[in-house]
Amino acid sequence: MEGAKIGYLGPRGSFSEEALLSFLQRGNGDFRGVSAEGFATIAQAIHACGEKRVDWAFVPLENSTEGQVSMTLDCVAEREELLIYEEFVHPVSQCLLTLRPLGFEQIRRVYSHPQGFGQCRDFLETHLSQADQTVCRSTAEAARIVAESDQAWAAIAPRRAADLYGLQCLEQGVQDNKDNTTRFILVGHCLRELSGLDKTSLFMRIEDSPGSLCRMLQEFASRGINLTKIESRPAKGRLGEYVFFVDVDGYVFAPEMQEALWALKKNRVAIRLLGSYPRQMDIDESR
Ligand SMILES: O=C(O)C(=O)C[C@]1(C(=O)O)C=C[C@@H](O)C=C1
Repeated sequence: MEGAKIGYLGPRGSFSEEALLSFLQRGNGDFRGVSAEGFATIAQAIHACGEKRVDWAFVPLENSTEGQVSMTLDCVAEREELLIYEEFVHPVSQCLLTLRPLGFEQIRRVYSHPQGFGQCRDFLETHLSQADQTVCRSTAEAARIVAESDQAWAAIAPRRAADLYGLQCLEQGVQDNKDNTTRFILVGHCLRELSGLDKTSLFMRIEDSPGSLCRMLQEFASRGINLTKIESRPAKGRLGEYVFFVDVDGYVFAPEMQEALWALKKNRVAIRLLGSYPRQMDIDESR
């Protein structure tokens, strides 16, 4: 992978960068010698990968408190040439950062990414209900804005952003759920080979008819294939039409998986493979 480039949501100091550095350090020998490029939005990072301006995109997919990152789901589904190659679960500790020491009651405005606000909802309601909230494209952008002003403003962002932008950390771990974690995915242009402990991610569009979702799930259940996630998103057509993001245990070319996928296709379910890759939980347990 020498010379390969990975796109992520920047600028430097974002959770995406923190998670990417940790992913690269964890002995993913495959990725030795790669460089990273920060993009202003998740969509830009994914489209840059689709257009081969970077080789990979490392993007957040879901958070244990706030749920799905819809920009990632939508863009990955849209770019048919991209496949998920790996997943990475990263702990997320949100911090309240300011330029100079302030009491909570002095803070007039808080900047963060929508995920940052969502993950700290109770903390903000309890301690900073007087402050306005301004949404930014990343928590690191929020930290940068606060660092460039002498107003009584704060950012909800990673500790690393305080060090990079010269901010004080008024309080660490301000997220409502102490076990707050975000699942990131690395997307690229190739299908991962079988590891033996795999999961498969699928994007599906089913008919709007009684029992169609139930029949779709039954094709997996009847073959002993474990469903680990199902997420719906609007189909972006008429109100009430949905598409589904489904994760199941097993590799895409396993015989029972192929049988299930053929049965679904016969039943007019439109399916796109989003990737087949090692399950991180199993990798962690086997270390
Ligand atoms: O804003 C950032 O720092 C990001 O990297 C984005 C993001 C996300 O979209 O989920 C990543 C991890 C955390 O859950 C909070 C924000």
